[in-house]
Amino acid sequence: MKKVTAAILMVDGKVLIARRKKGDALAHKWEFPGGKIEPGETPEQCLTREMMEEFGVAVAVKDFFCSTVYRYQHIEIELLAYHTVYLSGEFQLNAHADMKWIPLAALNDYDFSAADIPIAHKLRERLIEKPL
Ligand SMILES: Nc1nc2c([nH]c(=O)n2[C@H]2C[C@H](O)[C@@H](COP(=O)(O)OP(=O)(O)OP(=O)(O)O)O2)c(=O)[nH]1
Ligand SMILES: [Mg+2]
Repeated sequence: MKKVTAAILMVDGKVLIARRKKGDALAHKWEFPGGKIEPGETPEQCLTREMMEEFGVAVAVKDFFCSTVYRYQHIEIELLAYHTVYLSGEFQLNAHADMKWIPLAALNDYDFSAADIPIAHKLRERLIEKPL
């Protein structure tokens, strides 16, 4: 099983989501950005590397949020989601077709990769517990 990291990055009450490119595995699906953990890497190191590679931004990785396991046709993954904090850099789209900052209430409106759906639900629940 491949371990994959995903960033929950919030700025001004909105969360970052990114759309996978045409031709990629899970093309056109929305996701919390990140990627596969490489040998010898911690999840935190992986996530800071991926955010720099994919968007050209520096983030600090904070608390673990939750994980999901999902078996696709092409790969079985454990997706590890972490809260992250934006530090610096201008966002550029190096690896995705699109990116968006969305309110938590809008998480239901996007077609996420299957492994992300429980994570998106859990994030949205926070809204019910703590309305903005
Ligand atoms: N980054 C990321 N990948 C996800 C999410 N949900 C999900 O099912 N995946 C799947 C898609 C891929 O099959 C797998 C690995 O993600 P990835 O394609 O971003 O990996 P990577 O950045 O290391 O890219 P590559 O070197 O494999 O091209 O995890 C998610 O929220 N974020
Ligand atoms: Mg990636």
